[in-house]
Amino acid sequence: MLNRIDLRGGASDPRHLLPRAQLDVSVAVEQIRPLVAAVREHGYQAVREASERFDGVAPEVLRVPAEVIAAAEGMLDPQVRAALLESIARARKVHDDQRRADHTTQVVPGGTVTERWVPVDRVGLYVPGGLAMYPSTVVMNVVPAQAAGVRSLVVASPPQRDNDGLPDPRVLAACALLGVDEVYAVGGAQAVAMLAYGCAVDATGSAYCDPVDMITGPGNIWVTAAKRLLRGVVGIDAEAGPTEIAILADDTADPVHVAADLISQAEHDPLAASVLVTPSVELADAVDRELARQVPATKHAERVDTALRGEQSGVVLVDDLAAGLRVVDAYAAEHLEIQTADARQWAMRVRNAGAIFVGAYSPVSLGDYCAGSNHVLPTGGCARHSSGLSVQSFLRGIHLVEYTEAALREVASHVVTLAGVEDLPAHGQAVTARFEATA
Ligand SMILES: NC(=O)c1ccc[n+]([C@@H]2O[C@H](COP(=O)([O-])OP(=O)(O)OC[C@H]3O[C@@H](n4cnc5c(N)ncnc54)[C@H](O)[C@@H]3O)[C@@H](O)[C@H]2O)c1
Ligand SMILES: N[C@H](CO)Cc1c[nH]c[nH+]1
Ligand SMILES: [Zn+2]
Repeated sequence: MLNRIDLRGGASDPRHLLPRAQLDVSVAVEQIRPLVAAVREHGYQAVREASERFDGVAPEVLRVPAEVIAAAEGMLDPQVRAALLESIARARKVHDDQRRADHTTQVVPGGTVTERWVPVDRVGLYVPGGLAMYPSTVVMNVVPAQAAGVRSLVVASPPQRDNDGLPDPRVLAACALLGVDEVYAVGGAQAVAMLAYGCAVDATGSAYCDPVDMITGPGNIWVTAAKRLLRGVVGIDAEAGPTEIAILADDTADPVHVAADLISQAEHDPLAASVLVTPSVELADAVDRELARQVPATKHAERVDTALRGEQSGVVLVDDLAAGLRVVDAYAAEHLEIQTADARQWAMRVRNAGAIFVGAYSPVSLGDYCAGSNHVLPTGGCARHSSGLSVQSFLRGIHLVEYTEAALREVASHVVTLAGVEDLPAHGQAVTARFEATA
């Protein structure tokens, strides 16, 4: 069922053999440019028009009232509540532990540089809500921001036709459990634009959503395009688009598990990518048989089938695991599972992946909900240069430079020399002026 790419014999460059889905974000950027400009110019009115057009529903009041958020929590199924609380507790444990401390380096006696980690002031967190609903993504956005100490947090999530134009009730309940009270029923590019530029008035004419300093969170191509377009107006995290899973496996892997894991991520989106990299033809055949058995039985069979048959998904046959490692490194998957003998040893050799899931009992869906790790991860090869969402994403390192008179005097001539080299003598003068005798 999966496309097969045979790299055995080591002939081809792995980078050209695993295309991503035909998602041209730069084309989408041009498509949403007028919408983003309209939101900037007309605010509320433009947001509503876009919601009506793309979501089929446009609530009059974009900000979800506090009592609606509280009621959503009140109506939460107890089992879902317990699962969300467990997810929050584990994520907090990991993220709180990862908060960086300020650090001072004494460069010379009397001269220090301190790196102060300062949280971003106001952050907009996008929670998707098109094909699936993501209360777990509320957790994954909010927990690191709170661990970083962000003072003002706002969540935006698409209005749902079947919930009177409000975001999904489980999304609202997750906000309540995390203490987030500023939530907007806005999705897509219009949400990103509204968060970036702010939105002056709503139907009642009252002051409304203040602009944020940074926007994080995953989304479809329109969300990604808007984030790319507005980078600079606001900070953004890595582009987190259609979900990807790559599995590096040998013949010790269980084909039932491998197939289930490939399906689990294909379920997100017809554009999701599911890739198996293996030196074992027997495993590849067995996984194909398993997919033929499991896919028709899965709830979102049509979506999964489209994703698995897409050119972005497939089995890559390699000579050995070392060659497989080169393939997965070139691919830089959002999620990489290692299902081999000595899985940890192979995992430690991986250079490029958003997150790595080691061994038979660490499936990606554990990380999606309850491992404690973050599930907002770089897609489309961005794992070559970017990390997933973390406490660090919400912190800025500000250098504090503190030199005494003696320490400055000691290095003054070097500053003057370098200023001269760059033909910027006033830079040198700003130092020497401090040591020249005044008349
Ligand atoms: N990488 C991660 O961490 C991560 C986590 C969760 C989900 N995801 C991915 O996020 C994506 C979520 O996508 P989704 O569609 O379900 O939800 P979404 O919220 O990202 O997109 C829905 C919005 O898209 C807008 N839209 C729809 N059609 C449009 C069009 N033609 N033009 C302009 N705007 C349009 C609508 O306004 C709607 O509100 C999936 O690809 C999923 O795999 C990634
Ligand atoms: N696998 C998705 C992208 O990392 C995250 C997610 C949320 N819910 C289920 N899965
Ligand atoms: Zn998932």
